[in-house]
Amino acid sequence: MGVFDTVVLTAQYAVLLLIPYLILLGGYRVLAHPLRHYPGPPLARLSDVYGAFYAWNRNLYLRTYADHLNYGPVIRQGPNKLVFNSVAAVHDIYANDRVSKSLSYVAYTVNPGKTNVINTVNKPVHRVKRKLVGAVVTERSMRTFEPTMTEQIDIFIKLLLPSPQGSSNNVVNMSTRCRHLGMDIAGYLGFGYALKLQTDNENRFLLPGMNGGLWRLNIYMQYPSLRKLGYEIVEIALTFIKGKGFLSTLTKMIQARLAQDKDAHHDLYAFMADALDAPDGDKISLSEIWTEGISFLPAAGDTTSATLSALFFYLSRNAHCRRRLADEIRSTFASSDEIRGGAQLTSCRYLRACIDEALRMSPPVPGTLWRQQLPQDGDAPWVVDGHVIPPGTQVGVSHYALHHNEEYFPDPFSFKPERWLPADEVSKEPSAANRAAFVAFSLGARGCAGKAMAYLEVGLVSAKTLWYFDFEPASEYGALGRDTNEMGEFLLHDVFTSSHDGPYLTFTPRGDLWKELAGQGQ
Ligand code: HEM
Repeated sequence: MGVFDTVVLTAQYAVLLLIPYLILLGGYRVLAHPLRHYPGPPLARLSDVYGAFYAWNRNLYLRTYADHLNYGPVIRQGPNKLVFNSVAAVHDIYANDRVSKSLSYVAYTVNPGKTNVINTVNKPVHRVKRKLVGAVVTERSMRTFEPTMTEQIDIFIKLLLPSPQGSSNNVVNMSTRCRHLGMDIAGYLGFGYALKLQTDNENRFLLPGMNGGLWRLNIYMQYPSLRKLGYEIVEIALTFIKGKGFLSTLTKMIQARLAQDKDAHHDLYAFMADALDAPDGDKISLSEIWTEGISFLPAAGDTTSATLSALFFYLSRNAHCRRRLADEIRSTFASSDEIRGGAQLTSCRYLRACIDEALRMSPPVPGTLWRQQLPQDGDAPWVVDGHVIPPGTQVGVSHYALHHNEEYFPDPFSFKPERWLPADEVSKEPSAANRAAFVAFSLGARGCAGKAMAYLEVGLVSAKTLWYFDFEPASEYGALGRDTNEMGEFLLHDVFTSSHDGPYLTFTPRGDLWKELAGQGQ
């Protein structure tokens, strides 16, 4: 028998064995599995292909919202996956020391041998990484970094000035502008590196590259077995050879930084460099700094730009909110120079309410963050909102679905910043029920490390924009443009974080204030 015949025969036997195996496995998952009584889409009960398919389509979060409407507050969204839609579940899952990130995060790594602060499952290893990365985004560190951030924001504002020629060139795609700004700031904070996406074409290729990588990793996260196909190795090798990928740019950034003194910049590298020579236990390697950079740039750049784009979208569609916010900014500050981090900015309560409402409707991390009880978490039963979770089950709450749960947020598809303001003058805080159901930054030991930075950046950009400009939707894109989902919200494409397009806006300078901008260099 020739080689070809042997291969064909082996394949035939493999298929013959595979078919009964799949039938048995499917039968077990539907009829005998511990989660068999939970409702959910039929395909999801059989296979993680369900989650992978919608992750491929970048709309898994919208599917999860629809699944809750169809099947109720607790759904089986994979053979071993449950999604909850309640505040009680948020508490039991994310504010719980006896739970870990699920093993699906292992698939959320460029190189499974090297993990970073976001995808590390092991708790002691995570604590070391969180201490290092967390140090660069504390409020104190932000005060030192703020002048660099402000320089980039001033460039952003100046670029909004309409060109003297008029014409449709003056229609601004805010997603593009906000992503350039977000990544420029992240480049400086990560590695003191001037990516210059706002003003220069040279490095802009890295945005689609980064987005494609996040999309692929998100699919693997829903269906880790897909990763075993090893397709990404070929792609990573090709981008390195072409020298134009996100990863090769990251390498260039780190090499440039290594050539400088450790304290040349106030950046992530400066905080991590000491750990290169630290005693065992706290010591890290250079490749770990590289691995940290892979997640740091999108974590810091992509999320803030999604928030800003969504905020501009909702303000452009809600003229009364835009006017009220403009009044607040223009009456709080006496000049643009006064717009900086601190008590005055924090006193802008309507600004904070608008930001939180944009984050509620369009959370930049819109999907379900999977958690799991691992052997090292102990063997006491894990109870989530009254349900005892069988070992091996991945559990989570979908940010988007919870933020649109009418029990917590009545009229969830309407932009209502007022829901974040105190109900009366005596109470200074918005309703506790709203706060408890607000999970845009997640919570607990694995909650967002960069929350203070996010509010500072988004607050400064929106306040400065409204200081200098009035804006409205560009008429040719209509009130419901290509940036809108079927519920009339800003459309996010879920890649774990999110990609987006629009809103398309036109800007009118306020009085003569723009002359200050025209005088500034870039
Ligand atoms: C509005 C903007 C932002 C949102 C909505 C957001 C949201 C989140 C969420 C939901 C997580 C949890 C991810 C998970 O459990 O897998 C997270 C983690 C994280 N975020 Fe943010 N983020 C934002 C901005 C930032 C910024 C500006 C930074 C700055 C570097 C940052 C750094 C991180 C880090 C380091 C983690 C990992 C925390 C850990 O596991 O210890 N984020 N973020």
